[in-house]
Amino acid sequence: MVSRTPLILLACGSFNPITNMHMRLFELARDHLQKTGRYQVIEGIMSPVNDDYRKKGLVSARHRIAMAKLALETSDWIRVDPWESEQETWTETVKVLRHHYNESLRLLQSKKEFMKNKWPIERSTEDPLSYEHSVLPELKLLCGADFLQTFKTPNLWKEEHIKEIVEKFGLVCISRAGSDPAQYISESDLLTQFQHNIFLVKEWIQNEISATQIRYALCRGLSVKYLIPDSVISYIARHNIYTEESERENEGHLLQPLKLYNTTVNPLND
Ligand SMILES: Nc1ncnc2c1ncn2[C@@H]1O[C@H](COP(=O)(O)OP(=O)(O)OP(=O)(O)O)[C@@H](O)[C@H]1O
Ligand SMILES: NC(=O)c1ccc[n+]([C@@H]2O[C@H](COP(=O)(O)O)[C@@H](O)[C@H]2O)c1
Ligand SMILES: [Zn+2]
Repeated sequence: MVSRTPLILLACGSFNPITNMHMRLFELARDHLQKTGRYQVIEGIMSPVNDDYRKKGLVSARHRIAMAKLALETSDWIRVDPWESEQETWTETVKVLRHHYNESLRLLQSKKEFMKNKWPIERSTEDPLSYEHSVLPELKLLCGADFLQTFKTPNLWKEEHIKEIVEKFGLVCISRAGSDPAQYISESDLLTQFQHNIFLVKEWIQNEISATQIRYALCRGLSVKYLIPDSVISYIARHNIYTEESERENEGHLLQPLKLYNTTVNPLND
């Protein structure tokens, strides 16, 4: 039997606030990848963006992380990771991928050490307890089709970063109304070159929840029940998070990548 490659899915975004659809992205992606017979999805990681990203209406990462943690309490395979939000400044997505990939290798190594110490006798490669010859995990970026579309926005992404994402890691892209990822890929030489590493997943039930629409509804006092988890609704009410004032956060500011890449001297290396 051919062994499946362990796969970790990483979703980067604002999650302002987390919605049921953000969690559905992971479920849809896992079903799709497992069905290929090539992968064993072992973990899902949600990485809320740093406050320094400067998106309009972005509330503090402290709240966005707390809400995501509450929402994911019922998942046994998806977790929130605060690393990106705890950095001094906004981190380019490829660097977030590199960080989590290195972390997964470190974890695998320490598991190997642990097994070696516990069972020092030589184990055969067939042995499920043998970590010695275990397959290296892969890490793929999970996103919605609108995210893929942002690759063509001038000064938002570095070409070499897009290349590293699709060549080294891979993308899992969930359909979203208003975006046509297949056409978008066919229009890009780079994405076409690496399309074997881009998995397009069709959502089988239309679920057009948008975090922006959730925030607008909350500001207008409308119900968002059954669109985001009850625990998140209670958290938002308790901390009075989304208000007309919070919507004005970062108003008039340029998104951090646009600001950084727009200068003639690029302050970010790699
Ligand atoms: N309804 C949806 N269908 C497919 N992908 C989605 C959907 N909602 C969010 N995503 C994806 O989730 C990731 C995080 O998105 P984000 O935090 O921007 O949420 P959002 O609902 O798009 O919020 P906003 O409306 O503020 O842009 C992105 O990759 C985005 O494409
Ligand atoms: N150059 C880059 O690495 C780059 C550019 C724009 C957005 N992003 C990321 O994409 C995500 C976009 O999130 P939103 O869809 O909520 O704006 C964020 O995680 C952000 O950090 C990365
Ligand atoms: Zn979005």
